[in-house]
Amino acid sequence: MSQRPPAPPSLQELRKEIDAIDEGMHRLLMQRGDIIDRLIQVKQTQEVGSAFRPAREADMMRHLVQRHRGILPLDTVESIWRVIISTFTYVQAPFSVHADVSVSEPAMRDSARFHFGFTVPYVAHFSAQAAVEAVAKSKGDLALVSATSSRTPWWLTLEEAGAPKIIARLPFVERADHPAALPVFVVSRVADSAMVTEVETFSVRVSGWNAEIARALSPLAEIVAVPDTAFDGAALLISITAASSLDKIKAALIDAGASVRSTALVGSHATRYTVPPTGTKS
Ligand SMILES: C=C(O[C@@H]1C=C(C(=O)O)C=C[C@H]1O)C(=O)O
Repeated sequence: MSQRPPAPPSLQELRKEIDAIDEGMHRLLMQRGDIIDRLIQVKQTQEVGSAFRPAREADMMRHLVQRHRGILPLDTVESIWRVIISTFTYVQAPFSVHADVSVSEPAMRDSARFHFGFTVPYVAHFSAQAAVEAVAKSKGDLALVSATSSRTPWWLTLEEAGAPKIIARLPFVERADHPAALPVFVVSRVADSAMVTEVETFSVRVSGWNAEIARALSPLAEIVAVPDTAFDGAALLISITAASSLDKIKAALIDAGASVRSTALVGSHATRYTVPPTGTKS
């Protein structure tokens, strides 16, 4: 005779298991916090601008996505870890997030809260310039500005040595229906060794800029352009991947009929990492 299947666990037993897991997770988080004092000393957090380490964070977010499985939505896992990482960065060296809300206040606020949580102070500004200026005056604050459009060439102030730079592009993990999908550049001062240089961002001033030239350049690089009425040109913010180079972009600009007046590196960030809807990574 076959044995009777074991009785399913009671609700009480399952809740006990959940309580044990919650306690374990809480204890692990507290243990994670215990490392911070030692980390501050080793990293010399207080000596550079921000404790934010864009290369390390982009890497951690990619590993999280690659490891993830099961019924908990990726959006949830990503947002939990963003809050954990940002809050631990904050407790190493407090900072504020200065967001340019001129693009879309709700979308910008969602991005700030999703990526930096609620413990890190959020300060709204009505222009990218104002957000970047607030960061320039601070030691380690962060600015969030649109990565795809602008009314002003806010990146010109990043050209100076010692000025803050573009250090990341959010979201770290792109996908259709991302809950905080707004493409955003993070601007801050961080240690040179913490920068990730897969995509370099250049401030390029050109004369002779027009829609045709913009079209000719668009397959080669991502460009934010602001017309510069002073000399019939434009201030460009150009993101260049390893597949291309500033020389190639300059040659293409000249071929298309523009002349390049100046170029300056204004930051860099990790390669855009996309998770297609099927769940396979690219
Ligand atoms: C802990 C560090 O500092 C920050 C916080 C991190 C975290 O909590 O995991 C990761 C990267 C940094 O932005 C670190 O540099 O490793």
